[in-house]
Amino acid sequence: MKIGLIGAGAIAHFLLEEINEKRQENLRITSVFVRDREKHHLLESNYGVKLYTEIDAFLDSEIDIVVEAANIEAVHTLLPAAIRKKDVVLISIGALVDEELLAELNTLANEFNRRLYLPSGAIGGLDLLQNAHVLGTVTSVSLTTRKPASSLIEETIEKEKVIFEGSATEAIRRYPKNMNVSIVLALAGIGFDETSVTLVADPKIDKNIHQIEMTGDFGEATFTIKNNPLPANPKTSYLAAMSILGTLKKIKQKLLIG
Ligand SMILES: NC(=O)C1=CN([C@@H]2O[C@H](COP(=O)(O)OP(=O)(O)OC[C@H]3O[C@@H](n4cnc5c(N)ncnc54)[C@H](OP(=O)(O)O)[C@@H]3O)[C@@H](O)[C@H]2O)C=CC1
Ligand SMILES: O=C([O-])CC(=O)C(=O)O
Repeated sequence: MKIGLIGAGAIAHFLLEEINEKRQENLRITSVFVRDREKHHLLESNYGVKLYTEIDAFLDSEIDIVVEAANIEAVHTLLPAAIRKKDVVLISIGALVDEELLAELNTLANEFNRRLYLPSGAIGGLDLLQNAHVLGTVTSVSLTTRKPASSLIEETIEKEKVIFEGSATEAIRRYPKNMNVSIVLALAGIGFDETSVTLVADPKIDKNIHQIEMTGDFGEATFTIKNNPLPANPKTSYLAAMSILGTLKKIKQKLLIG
């Protein structure tokens, strides 16, 4: 499968290293869409990719699938064009809190017979949540995220501090680079306004910790994920990058688990 990558940051570098440098069977990144060719020109010689700054040329290049690893704004501006032409894996899932955009992408995916893949990112338990909510009987979902204080706030603090409490809708609006997980959780479960989020800045941790609690007719479930950060961008967890690779590998699998 030939992959076109949007973005050239921490997650993109992880994918270029794992797929093009270390090799993954049947996967190859061939095209990379960037907004600044000069800044990223070394990618061409380092990873054997071709850089694009024009979205149509990128989408018309010889790729089978697009992987977005940029930001929420890029999803707004680029994804409607992308989904018309290719299947898309999207990691800046926070963009989908915009219900108009979500509906537009859904309509286009149907019209052009494309798929939109949303990896589980830095969390897990989405399979359980979707099954538990298949009859609409999950009654509460909450997420408590703790990140190193230095990756969330400017001030120096001695003790942990709750910096946000509210809905997933508000969480992604206030913390667009840190709360994508709340939106995938809301999409898998009971919705943006009903999914409760607490964000804690903790000066004593070096991991991105997500604790998820759900209740419903199925019973109760609790998940805690203690993520190592990606060194190139400590706001981003290593697992988030790995989840894209996991999604890409599953696309061609005949045995599907979960
Ligand atoms: N769903 C989840 O669980 C998670 C999602 N994420 C999200 O994944 C995304 C990528 O994360 P990460 O790699 O750590 O971020 P980085 O900040 O390291 O990299 C972002 C990259 O996107 C590029 N970019 C931004 N806008 C555009 C655009 N319009 N066109 C092309 N490229 C663009 C930037 O370009 P330039 O180099 O020119 O600045 C940069 O190279 C983020 O939105 C992040 O919030 C992260 C963790 C978990
Ligand atoms: O990587 C993480 O731990 C979570 C994150 O940044 C996000 O969801 O935006």
